[in-house]
Amino acid sequence: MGSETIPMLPIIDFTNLKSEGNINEWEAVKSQVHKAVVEYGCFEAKFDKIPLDLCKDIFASLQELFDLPLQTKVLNVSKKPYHGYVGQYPIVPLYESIGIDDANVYDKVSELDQIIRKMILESLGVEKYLEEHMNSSKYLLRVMKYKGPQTSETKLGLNSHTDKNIVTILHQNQVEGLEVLTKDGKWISYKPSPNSFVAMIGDSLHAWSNGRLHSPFHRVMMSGNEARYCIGLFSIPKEGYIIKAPMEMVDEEHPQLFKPYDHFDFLNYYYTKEGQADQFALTTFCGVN
Ligand SMILES: O=C(O)CCC(=O)C(=O)O
Ligand SMILES: [Fe+2]
Repeated sequence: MGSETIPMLPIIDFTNLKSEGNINEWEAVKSQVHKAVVEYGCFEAKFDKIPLDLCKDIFASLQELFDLPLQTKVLNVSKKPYHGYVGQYPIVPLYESIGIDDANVYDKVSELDQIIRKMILESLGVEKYLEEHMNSSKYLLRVMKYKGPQTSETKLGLNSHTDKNIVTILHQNQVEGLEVLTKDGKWISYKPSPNSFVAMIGDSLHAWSNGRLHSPFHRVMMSGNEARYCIGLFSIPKEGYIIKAPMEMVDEEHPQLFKPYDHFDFLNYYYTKEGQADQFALTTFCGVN
């Protein structure tokens, strides 16, 4: 019997990154980020700038929010898909989420998003596009609840998908459930801790990097009685911005994978019946063949 190692997400420590003044630390963390987003498209970030008491308060308020009557929660509507209340889906009955558009997001979480994206662009050698990249994006904050299935079986909390946005940062309570698929087809279970965040590459950064960065499939599997609460900060391309891999990302070894596209046009396809059933929706929508 061989001792199979349990696959784990890379863990990257951002807590010693006091300022960019410390070049060595910045470079060291940057190279770990690069390796992680190329290999896994995802990593666990240790980040201690958010006081633990605040997190506790936030999760307590989330519980109150989701405890509101359904007819109150559905009042949070939005014309954009996935920006309002989402829930009561027969295939994922444990799942509910509420989107908060243009959220006045907690500065420290968006700071983490910006550090990660700056490191990514630098490590790809395309930092000259940093301003354009940052200015062409906005944030969506989405809060999620997954009920415990209350049985001994494990149940699907959220079906396997890739994120469609730029970078997703997730923070959750102590209840496990998130799983990320490796390139060689193994599911990694994420073990949460109070000062850990999950950072994940979405399809639009996969496309912008011309496939150099991986956008991983992930899902939520629930067991037990306790509810899982999760907060996601999604950086998203602005409407009207055309996502196109810079010329530095395209060469003989890396032929262009996707035609230039608008993220919201893509979402219009993704949220059709065909799009929802399509594991490789971006390739179908704008892949170069
Ligand atoms: O609840 C989670 O940890 C994952 C949520 C997720 O994948 C999503 O909202 O796109
Ligand atoms: Fe996701």
